[in-house]
Amino acid sequence: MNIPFTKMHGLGNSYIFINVFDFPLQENILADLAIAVADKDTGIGSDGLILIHPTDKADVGMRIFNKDGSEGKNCGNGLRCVAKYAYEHQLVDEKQFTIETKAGNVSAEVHGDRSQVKEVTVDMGVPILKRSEIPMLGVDQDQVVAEPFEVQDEKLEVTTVSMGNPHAVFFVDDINEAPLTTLGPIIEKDQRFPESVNVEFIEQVNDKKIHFRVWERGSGVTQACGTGACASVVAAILNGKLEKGKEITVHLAGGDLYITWAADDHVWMRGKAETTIEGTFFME
Ligand SMILES: N[C@@H](CCC[C@H](N)C(=O)O)C(=O)O
Repeated sequence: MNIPFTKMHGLGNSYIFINVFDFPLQENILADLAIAVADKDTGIGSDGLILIHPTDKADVGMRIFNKDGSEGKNCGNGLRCVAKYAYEHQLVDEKQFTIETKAGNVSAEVHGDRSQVKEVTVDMGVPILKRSEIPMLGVDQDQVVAEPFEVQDEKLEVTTVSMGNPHAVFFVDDINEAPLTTLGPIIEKDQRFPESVNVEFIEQVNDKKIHFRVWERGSGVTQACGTGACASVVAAILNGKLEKGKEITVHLAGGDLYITWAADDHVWMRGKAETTIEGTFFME
């Protein structure tokens, strides 16, 4: 099978995008296809696979598969890329439109013109804070904020936020010392998170900026995570470290994202989306 693809990234968080409007794919090959395209040696190399598909629930639909073939419900960097692709390829008429995800619909606005969208703003919706809806095991609570969390004899504090997908956020004094590759994979699979979890470490720089590193569920270390950046700003506000209603710069390994948790509880994300390769992937 010869599959046309576009490789795009948001701040180095890269995905192989397939336009399912033009090239329908069978459900039973999707997990294997994600693993195959993501492999840097035998495939293309990416953090996963994203399908841009027709839907009657929004202007365009997005499905995201991690590097290990598991399906995520949401992807912030993916949403900005889907918005760029949809507008540049005239899948939508207006600069503002809706995108369906497995976690619900979001609305996006592209900045630029048909020849090149450079930045995208997405209304990422209202974060989910209730413990059972993260989901996290234990006695249910409206919020899990700075809860003692012991792992591998390390005594940490966790704040959990779902942006349609689960995030466990930990504050560190120095981002360069964050236990990303040591504790990241262990926390991801910790039994307290029945659906596994994306793991974020953040260092507060000042009242307008945080440094951020992520170990993503199903993909490991990535350069950036849009939903993770949103979850981290919400977590920092819940911990009284940042103020609601102010735009926060989240400095990720791959660049900056601009996140606001607005007074109406919606989280707004603004940042770049870039196209790097178009080609054909050959799959037996
Ligand atoms: N990189 C993404 C999130 C991708 C899905 C995540 N790994 C999950 O399984 O929930 C982003 O930019 O948000």
